[in-house]
Amino acid sequence: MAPKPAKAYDPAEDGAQMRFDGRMSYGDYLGLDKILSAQKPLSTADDELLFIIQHQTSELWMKLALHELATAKALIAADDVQPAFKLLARVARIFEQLNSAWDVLRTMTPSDYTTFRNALGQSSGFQSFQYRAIEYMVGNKNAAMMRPHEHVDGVYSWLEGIRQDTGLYDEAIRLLARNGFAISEAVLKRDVSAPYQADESVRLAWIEVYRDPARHWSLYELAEKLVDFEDYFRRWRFNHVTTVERVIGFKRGTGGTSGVTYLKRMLDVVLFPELWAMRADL
Ligand code: HEM
Ligand SMILES: N[C@@H](CC(=O)c1ccccc1NC=O)C(=O)O
Repeated sequence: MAPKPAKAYDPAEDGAQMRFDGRMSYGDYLGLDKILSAQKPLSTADDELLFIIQHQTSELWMKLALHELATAKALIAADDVQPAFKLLARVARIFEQLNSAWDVLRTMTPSDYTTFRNALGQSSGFQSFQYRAIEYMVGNKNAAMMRPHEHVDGVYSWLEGIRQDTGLYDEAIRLLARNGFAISEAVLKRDVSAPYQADESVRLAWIEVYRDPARHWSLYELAEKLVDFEDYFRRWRFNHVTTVERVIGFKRGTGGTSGVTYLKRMLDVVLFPELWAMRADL
């Protein structure tokens, strides 16, 4: 005689909630109806869904990075550095996550991409306002990058507010000054909406910190968190330009820039110049 089929496991017998009429469910809490209906491919190309989801997930992680960076900056300004370290470590890990995500996109070949690239029109990552907000918040200030956002009122004023505010590095330098380091007035009173210029007094302060970590442990830890962040951010830029070269070569970008040539130029950006320069003096 054939054995009786085993009874399928029913999680309800373990007390699992199976009915959600009138109560908040997983999908309600996470707004999945909105998130999962926001993928609208413009072509029939198989790879367009990958392209859309790759960008949408990146934007979600960038949203979290901005949230944590803003809090970290405020904590440093309030001399509450320990909780800021935790957040800066998290932001570096977010970038590590974004860096790994390139491996998924890299499975898209030039042949795949050309099947839907035309559908993208003139849209481009160059117009990512969250990406620009991260750049501004960590100190890469460039007013010219505001222009693609002029046509969106709410976004423009939000981004302009971040551009006009102190960057993460400005706050670190002010912290050095509050801890008794002789930081030049020119740096402390600088126009924070302008690109940061490396300064000798800041370099000397970091040298002092690194020569005696035990005495300046919090500042030393902050410096290493900043370098760690910039390290991961550089890797993101490098992964991006390499993927772009692999997929479109030296074609002009849909956003109108020279493409790979423009992106390679961005690899030269240094966010925390003295923190890199002073390593040669230790
Ligand atoms: C096959 C995939 C991709 C290609 C071919 C590509 C291509 C490009 C190109 C050519 C530019 C220069 C601006 C332009 O003229 O369009 C650019 C900029 C940009 N892309 Fe991508 N991209 C890709 C994937 C991504 C992904 C996954 C993201 C993640 C959000 C992203 C975010 C950005 C950002 C933020 C910029 C502005 C960079 C800056 O101004 O420094 N891109 N991309
Ligand atoms: N700039 C890309 C297009 C592109 O990658 C893109 C287009 C729309 C939305 C996001 C994009 N990703 C990053 O730039 C290109 O020139 O092919």
